[in-house]
Amino acid sequence: MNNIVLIGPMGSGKSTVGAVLARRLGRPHVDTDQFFVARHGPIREYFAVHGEEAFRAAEEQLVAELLDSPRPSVVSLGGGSVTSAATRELLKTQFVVMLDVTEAQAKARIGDAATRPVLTAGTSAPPIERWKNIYAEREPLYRECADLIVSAAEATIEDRARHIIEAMRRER
Ligand SMILES: Nc1ncnc2c1ncn2[C@@H]1O[C@H](COP(=O)(O)OP(=O)(O)OP(=O)(O)O)[C@@H](O)[C@H]1O
Ligand SMILES: O=C(O)C1=C[C@@H](O)[C@@H](O)[C@H](O)C1
Ligand SMILES: [Mg+2]
Repeated sequence: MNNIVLIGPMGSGKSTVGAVLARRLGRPHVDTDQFFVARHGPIREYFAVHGEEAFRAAEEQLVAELLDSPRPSVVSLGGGSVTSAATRELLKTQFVVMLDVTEAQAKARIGDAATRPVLTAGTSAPPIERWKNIYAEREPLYRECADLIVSAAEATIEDRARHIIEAMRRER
């Protein structure tokens, strides 16, 4: 059995829904951003010192290692992981779930975006402005990779986890 991999924009709930889903399924939860921080230190500092390109290369390497897990897990990917062609190729062998989110939901959830340097570096504009542009760029990639898309209307974290479990059971 493959991993369940959660993708989607910043603030869509990959980390929170992933934790609930893993608990319900009795699977390990792997959050690639957390592993990144454990290995390389805070993402904001990594961006400041090494730049985004180096971050993407390190992220791609880490994601490949984590998807190759010995136990089927729930894996929450960083929001930008799908920009890697190598990662998109690996996702073809996984059960991939896109969590969608409206602009208003994202705005409420990202707050001041303190840990999300892609939203704040080099701009004084509100983080949601960058979020909108990034989402527009990446939406086709999220959709292309997804086996299941959970719409923004599945409002609560529990609803979203339940929806994913039901869809997975139908697929089997
Ligand atoms: N369905 C939901 N309803 C209400 N709040 C939510 C929901 N999903 C997530 N949240 C809240 O939104 C915030 C962002 O969620 P989360 O960190 O899980 O997003 P993410 O997709 O992992 O983002 P990132 O790509 O930046 O890691 C958290 O504070 C979380 O509790
Ligand atoms: O969408 C992005 O580009 C990012 C999302 C986060 O999950 C982190 O992986 C990092 O802050 C970059
Ligand atoms: Mg997250």
